[in-house]
Amino acid sequence: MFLPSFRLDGKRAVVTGAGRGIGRALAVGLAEAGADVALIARTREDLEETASIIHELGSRTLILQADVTKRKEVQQAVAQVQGEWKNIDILINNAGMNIRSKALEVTDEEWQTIMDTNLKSAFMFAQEIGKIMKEQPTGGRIINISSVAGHVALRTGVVYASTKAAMIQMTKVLAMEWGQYGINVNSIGPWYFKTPLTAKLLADEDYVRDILAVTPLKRVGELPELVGPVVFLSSEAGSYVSGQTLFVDGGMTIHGF
Ligand SMILES: NC(=O)C1=CN([C@@H]2O[C@H](COP(=O)(O)OP(=O)(O)OC[C@H]3O[C@@H](n4cnc5c(N)ncnc54)[C@H](OP(=O)(O)O)[C@@H]3O)[C@@H](O)[C@H]2O)C=CC1
Ligand SMILES: C[C@H](O)[C@@H]1OC(=O)[C@H](O)[C@@H]1O
Repeated sequence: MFLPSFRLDGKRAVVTGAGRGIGRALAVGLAEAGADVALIARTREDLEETASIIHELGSRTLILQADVTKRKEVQQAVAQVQGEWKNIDILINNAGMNIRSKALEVTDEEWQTIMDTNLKSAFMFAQEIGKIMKEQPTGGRIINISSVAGHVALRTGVVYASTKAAMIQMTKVLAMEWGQYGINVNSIGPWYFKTPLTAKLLADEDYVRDILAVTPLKRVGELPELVGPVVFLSSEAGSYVSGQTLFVDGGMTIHGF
């Protein structure tokens, strides 16, 4: 038998930024694969909507309204999940945001907000949940949602790109340090997917024409096309992959000329 399982039955996952967009898609997709999912964001109504979709699939959820930039709230959320579920098998560091200022206009506040939301939050969750996974005989899986912006230059902001590049490097170092505990750490690097974060940009025909000009598959991604790679990296099928970044980008990052 050579085909490993892609199922996640009996697994407990934590997804940050699960209230909408990519985080909601990933949370629902993990549940479709059999996982129970703890949902984290600041907007309770969004989380409740994600939870109701997951309940229809027969999976359980925990709703944790938290600001991922605050260590205390990260600790409280993780403690609540551990208290309810004991094991945490999968962490998806998805929460993120962008302020698309040109480099000369970036303010200290913008820098801090983007850095804290995209990078520091992922590290804090990795630390708090890595401590738990380290003690589990089954270790765990950590998946950081980076971006093509962490690998190639984009016009969507230097600070955002810096956070996404840092996530890719953080992935490698955590994979190196925590492999001995059976913890796989990987990243996903999406190109454009239609979400509240990108909806305005993707409504601009000229902008979409520019995107497709550098995208070999000549289209933006559909959210299920991100769920597949994440379920793969979370499941038995991905058990020997660690420290890697999988660009889910329609081929964009190979672009040369
Ligand atoms: N969409 C795209 O094309 C791409 C997206 N990405 C990355 O994917 C991830 C998700 O993006 P996307 O779904 O488009 O974004 P959205 O803005 O649609 O969703 C972001 C999610 O993160 C949550 N979030 C933001 N700030 C905080 C905070 N301080 N504390 C807790 N939760 C927070 C939001 O909930 P709330 O506001 O209620 O807290 C929301 O649930 C991001 O890391 C982004 O960089 C990468 C490449 C492309
Ligand atoms: C592809 C990028 O991650 C994405 O594109 C945007 O406009 C967002 O602000 C992100 O930078």
